[in-house]
Amino acid sequence: MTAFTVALVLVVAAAGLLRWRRPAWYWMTFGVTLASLRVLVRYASVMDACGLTVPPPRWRLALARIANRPVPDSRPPRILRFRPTRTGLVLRLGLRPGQDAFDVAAASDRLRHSFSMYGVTSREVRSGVVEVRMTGYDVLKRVQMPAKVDTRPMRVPVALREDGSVHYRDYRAVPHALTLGATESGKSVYQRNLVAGLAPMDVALVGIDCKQGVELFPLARRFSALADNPDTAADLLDALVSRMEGVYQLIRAEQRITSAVPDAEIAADIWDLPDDIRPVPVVVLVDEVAELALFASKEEEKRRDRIITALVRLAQLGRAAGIYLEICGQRFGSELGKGITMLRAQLTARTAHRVNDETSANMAFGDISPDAVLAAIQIPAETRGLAIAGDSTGGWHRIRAPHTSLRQAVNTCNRHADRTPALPELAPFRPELVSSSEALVPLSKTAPVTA
Ligand SMILES: Nc1ncnc2c1ncn2[C@@H]1O[C@H](COP(=O)(O)OP(=O)(O)OP(=O)(O)O)[C@@H](O)[C@H]1O
Repeated sequence: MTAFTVALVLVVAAAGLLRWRRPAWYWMTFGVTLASLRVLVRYASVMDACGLTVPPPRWRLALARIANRPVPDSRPPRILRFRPTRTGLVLRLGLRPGQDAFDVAAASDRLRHSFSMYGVTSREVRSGVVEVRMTGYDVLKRVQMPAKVDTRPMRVPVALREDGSVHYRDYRAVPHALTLGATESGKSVYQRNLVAGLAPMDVALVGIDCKQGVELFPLARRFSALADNPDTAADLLDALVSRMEGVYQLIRAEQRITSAVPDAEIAADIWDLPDDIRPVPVVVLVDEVAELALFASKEEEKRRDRIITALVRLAQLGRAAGIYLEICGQRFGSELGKGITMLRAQLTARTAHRVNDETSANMAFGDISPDAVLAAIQIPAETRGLAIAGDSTGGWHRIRAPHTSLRQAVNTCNRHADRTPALPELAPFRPELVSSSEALVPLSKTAPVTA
């Protein structure tokens, strides 16, 4: 190593020590080593200062008294695991008798200051064990997904959480989702990430894009069915309900065979069926859902009722048939008419981008977590794409999807176009692909698209 390299290394390390700037590159080069040392050296004293120690047991005090030794120190939680990561540190702590996970959660802000970290969060792993995640810099400022993510069928790594972990959209664990946000808050980018994540998987994508198709039609090569207006959407949703009924018949037929065999698994959903007969799962993406629920005439009101009834049926029964809903909109409350709150109750995964008022935040989290409502209102307007993701357990996280441009999403969809399954029930809605010279044809029921 030359003298120049040594000098450069020392200057950069000193810059970090003096806290001039601590961006991602600094963290990955020096920050992680310095922070690890800092946490290990200061651990006992910081835990004591943050009120996370317990007095020594009586037998140790008695022993010290008998042996005429100094009184033993209070004990911090045991470090069970210490893991430096790409964005910070992860500690597994074994709690001492009398401590609980809430104590650590309540002290997280004090720990953050004491260890000079950007963020500290904690969660209970199991009884007596707490995981503390520390981040060295603002990981949501410029989102970089880790190169290695835990890939499983129907589980999409869609965003990064503020604690540096990956936020997955797991369709098998949480089948249906609602994504809300004001205009220009980042809903479409989030949805684009979902489509790009689903594209390489064995899944059929169905899109209803009431913004005249501007968001989803460019991705048409990877979509098995698309609708760009409420009339087509109503027919498409009816076709999906028929498909769902067909899949239920298939599951029942399979149950008749296996129920006679004493120890065999009995199919309860498509994932219990043998691979060769399992129908392909379907993800239905609806952009700007309010457009489907608005009406101006009697005719449109009938169409609206048909659409909402089909959506409610899919939300209630679709999971076992492998049909998952991903609904996106600016607002989604009772003001949109009957059936909406019933539908919302079935959409377990909730994501709220920046909203303009508390009522909109309440539409996402009012029925599950008041803290999440507050966090959603506090999202700054300038940080587009920042969102609060929660579920019906009341747990929530601050997340941000990587900035995927429409071009990048189109390229991903085109690359995986050969994976687009042809679903016979949805054949009339399959987008027609035409060359760019023929593209200026008005959008119709089977709209031509280009990408
Ligand atoms: N995760 C992100 N990271 C960085 N920038 C983002 C992110 N998400 C959105 N943006 C920026 O915000 C702009 C608006 O995003 P997007 O089009 O997704 O908003 P929207 O909520 O769908 O708006 P509308 O409802 O008006 O269509 C994008 O052009 C992009 O530049």
